[in-house]
Amino acid sequence: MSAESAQARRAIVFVPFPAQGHVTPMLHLARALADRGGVAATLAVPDFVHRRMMSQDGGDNDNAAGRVALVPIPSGVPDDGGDEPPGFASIVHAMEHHMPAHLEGLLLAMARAAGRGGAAACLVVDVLASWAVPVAARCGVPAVGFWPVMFASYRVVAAIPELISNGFISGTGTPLPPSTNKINEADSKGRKLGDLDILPSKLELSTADLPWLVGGAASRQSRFAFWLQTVDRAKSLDCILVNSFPGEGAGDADRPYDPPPGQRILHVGPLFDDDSLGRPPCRKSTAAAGAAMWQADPTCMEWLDRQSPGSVVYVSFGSWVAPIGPDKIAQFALGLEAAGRPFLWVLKSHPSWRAGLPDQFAETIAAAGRGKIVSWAPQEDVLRHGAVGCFVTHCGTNSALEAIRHGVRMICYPISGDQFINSAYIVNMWGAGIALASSDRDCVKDCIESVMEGEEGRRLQENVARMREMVMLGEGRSIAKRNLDLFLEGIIKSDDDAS
Ligand SMILES: O=c1ccn([C@@H]2O[C@H](COP(=O)(O)OP(=O)(O)O[C@H]3O[C@H](CO)[C@@H](O)[C@H](O)[C@H]3O)[C@@H](O)[C@H]2O)c(=O)[nH]1
Repeated sequence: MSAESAQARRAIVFVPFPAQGHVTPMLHLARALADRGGVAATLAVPDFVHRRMMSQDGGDNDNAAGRVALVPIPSGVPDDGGDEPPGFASIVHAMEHHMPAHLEGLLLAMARAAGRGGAAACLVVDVLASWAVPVAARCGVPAVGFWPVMFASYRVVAAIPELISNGFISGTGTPLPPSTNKINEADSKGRKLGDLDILPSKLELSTADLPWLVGGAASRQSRFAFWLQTVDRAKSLDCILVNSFPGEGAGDADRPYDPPPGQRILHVGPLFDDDSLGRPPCRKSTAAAGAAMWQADPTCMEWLDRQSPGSVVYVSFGSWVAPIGPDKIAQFALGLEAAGRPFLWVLKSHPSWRAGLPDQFAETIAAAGRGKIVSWAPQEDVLRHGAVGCFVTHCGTNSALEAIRHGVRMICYPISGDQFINSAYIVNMWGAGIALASSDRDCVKDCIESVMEGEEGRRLQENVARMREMVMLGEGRSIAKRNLDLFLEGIIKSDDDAS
């Protein structure tokens, strides 16, 4: 049997964490593998994600996932399909208590169909959806991890035991003050992670930037417990595919990572919906390529067409952060207006997001042709448009990588989770953006001015171009391609061994 026809029998099921920033890269991975080796790829998503994806694509399953079958897993999570996605707590509850039996049902049904070539050869599990790892074990299906964000974040959560034993955090994840009396400026923000040699000290990250420090004490503790469980389950994985590139641009400053014995870390990113991994481009624009959970405003592109090259400030805080509050929104609005440049601002239409906007702000700036506020934009199309001059971003991984892909310099305003780590890479390691120290009107205005004009702006533009070259065109691509091949070869071998 030829390698091609042998590969055609391999069914791989992909299980993402149910949030936009996770479903998108997992779908890109599924497509990359489906197109490469004739793999039969199935994306198993909770029912509420399935409904959202289908409703953005006219209900055509083939179109929705584009060469990847999309299967709904009952979740029991109520969802009105509106601006606000279901919250973290209800998602975690569904993942631990509701979805496992249904995924097990799917895998067993596939095994029963094995005679027709349907048994799953592998389950690719988002490491944050680690609930699926024991399901795979129960069904006798090999599980492989997928880490959708910067590997640096993985290193931080994998180092939780080290952070505890060195007195950086308590047993419940709370940052601890230094044991000496030498309180310096960095210590007042938290202890420096660089001191533990977890990440390069050039990043200037501290314990205040740890990814589970989201919301109040109860939320922080439950997120920390979630991470502990995640890290524990990840230990059993033989292989983790990482949606990032080796070294993450840290060069010599990057300390090599020692995985647990027997575990392989394969960098396969950044994954995009294009042909840069040797596959045909999706027939639709990326905005409609099937992963979106919200309808993109169709008027963004024609508005951009009317703007001068490089003049527009694009602002978006992604899909998975809480409203930043009326005071900050008010200041942002004033700062954007004061900067005197056209801006396109993605701001969910839910009142909790827009509270704080000055009266008639959206209408006034639109009428004057100075700006546009939409609740969801076709972001990749926006970033590749020549009118965009900079991106004010919350530093979600996908947004950061998309900005690099399209060569757009950034103004970094991290809000929660891994975004502080991403921001540190963008600003301190890659020099592809600057940090917005606060949302105050003058700070926003000054930052936009320094990025859009003068020496600083030119420096950022050059650095983004250098990163783009390295990540999108250089050695990073060939490593990603090679690692995808290695991964597929491993699946084929273990499937052959098992049969
Ligand atoms: O108007 C918009 C806004 C966003 N996007 C897309 O939505 C995705 C957003 O992803 P990301 O930038 O990663 O932000 P979040 O959705 O907020 O992502 C969550 O998940 C990411 C992956 O785990 C983390 O890095 C982030 O911190 C976390 O907030 C990107 O592909 C964008 O292109 C649109 O298409 N239109």
